[in-house]
Amino acid sequence: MGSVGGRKPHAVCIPCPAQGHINAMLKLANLLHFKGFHVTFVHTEFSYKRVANAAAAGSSVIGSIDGFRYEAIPDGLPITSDLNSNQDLRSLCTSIRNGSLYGPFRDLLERLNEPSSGVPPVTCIVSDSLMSFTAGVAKEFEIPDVFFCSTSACGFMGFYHYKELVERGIVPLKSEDDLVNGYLDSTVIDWMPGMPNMRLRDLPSFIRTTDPDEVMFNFALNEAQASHRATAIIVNSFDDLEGPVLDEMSSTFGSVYPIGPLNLLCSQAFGTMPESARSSLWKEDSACLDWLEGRQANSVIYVNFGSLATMTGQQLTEFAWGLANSGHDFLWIIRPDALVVDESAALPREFLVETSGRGFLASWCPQEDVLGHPSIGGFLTHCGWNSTMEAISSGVPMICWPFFADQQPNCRFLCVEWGVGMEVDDDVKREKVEEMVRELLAGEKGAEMRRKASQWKERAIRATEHGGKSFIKFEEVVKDVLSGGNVFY
Ligand SMILES: O=c1ccn([C@@H]2O[C@H](COP(=O)(O)OP(=O)(O)O[C@H]3O[C@H](CO)[C@@H](O)[C@H](O)[C@H]3O)[C@@H](O)[C@H]2O)c(=O)[nH]1
Repeated sequence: MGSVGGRKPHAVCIPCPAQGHINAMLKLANLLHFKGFHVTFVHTEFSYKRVANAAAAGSSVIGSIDGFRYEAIPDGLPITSDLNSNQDLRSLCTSIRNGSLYGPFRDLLERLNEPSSGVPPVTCIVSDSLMSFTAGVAKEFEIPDVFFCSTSACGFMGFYHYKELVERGIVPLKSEDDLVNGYLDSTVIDWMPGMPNMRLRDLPSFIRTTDPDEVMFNFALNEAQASHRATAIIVNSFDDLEGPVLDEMSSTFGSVYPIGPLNLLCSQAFGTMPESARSSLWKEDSACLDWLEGRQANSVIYVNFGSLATMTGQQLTEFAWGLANSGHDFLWIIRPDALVVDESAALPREFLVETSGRGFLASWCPQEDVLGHPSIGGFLTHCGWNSTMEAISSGVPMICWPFFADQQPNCRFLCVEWGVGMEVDDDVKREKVEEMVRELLAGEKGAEMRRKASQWKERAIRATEHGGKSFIKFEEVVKDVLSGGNVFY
């Protein structure tokens, strides 16, 4: 790779400090490094501390690689935060909206640009689309700021349409009753291009409020609109999967580059996923991979609700007995902190006895390896976008229990548009879980979903291999935008 005036281009990558956002941005940063960029990867102090702890336990890498450095800036969060409660998430969003990160981020760029810093001057910013304040910093330094959308295109456009939903008087909801009286199901939105027949319940969940000042609702509304400030937008999705929504994104924002699935683009570029692209906030338990070795192909249901979803003890119990009664083997990841939000959280002893030998419980796992294991026949998921992309990349069909944010539209598209998902009600019942697990692993519908899932896997591979649409889009965004127009290609 060449250089600008004898110096490497220098990308500063800043994710939103949450697991799902850090993972995807780290893959993108590794790809840019692979392309010859000097990379500075910016954590907030909160996430840096956690990644460093997990790295000490062998679950992440944060050491120094030539031309790839980590930095941390203050995030304004109380030191006790663990970002696993909705309260912490609200504090973080408030802190971002208040501009607390602007000064520290600008100071960092100034420091990096000093001749004594030992690194090339910063030539571009790649920022999470939820960190739009970076556009102001980019303007000060007169460099491009490419936003990275770590959600689906349908999730992103769902947030973008919040503004019009407000203008049309559809949200905020008129009354709390609308949350339970069927209003969310019966209200169909037919004017969102590329997103046919969405019910209100399929839109990103922050509309489920009567309060026009609700923090997450306003944060999502404002950040989505602020994406107009981006020089270009990179999306972790691919054209075959979300073509019509991506077209709409392009006509709304101009330069949009779908380069997903990033996990595949990354592993194809490097031959395998490099250690430097792994970043867990929790310690991974790899023993589950050994356990999977002893199982038959497509025989295990994998259960994982990601890094932020929470549930009540009752919901946990319903899932537990649904899994137990299905009679199938399962690998269930129960996050140690705050997966369960009330006191009655412990799994019943009878459940543990009943499922002994056919259930494996762990607190965090190497998910991409798990999903790629031939024993996994299905995935009970919260529909976080990384999990969705990773499952599609491995051809694994899903049972969907969307929790919040973009997970609702992801679920809708998985179940209705892509044919690889079936949805569990919010009000989860053990009989339904049992029925769905049986159907997915042993029924006709499950077989049909598995067939479709393997077609999506093929398309995802084609998109990211040499000459594929996502591969080409990545080359284009590097050349035309991030390197300032052919400067060093
Ligand atoms: O035991 C585990 C569980 C998860 N993961 C990884 O953690 C990430 C989880 O990301 P995701 O599936 O997207 O879920 P969240 O952590 O909930 O992600 C947040 O960020 C996503 C990207 O913006 C959004 O789509 C979600 O709604 C939002 O909750 C994935 O890469 C997983 O491979 C592991 O490695 N081990």
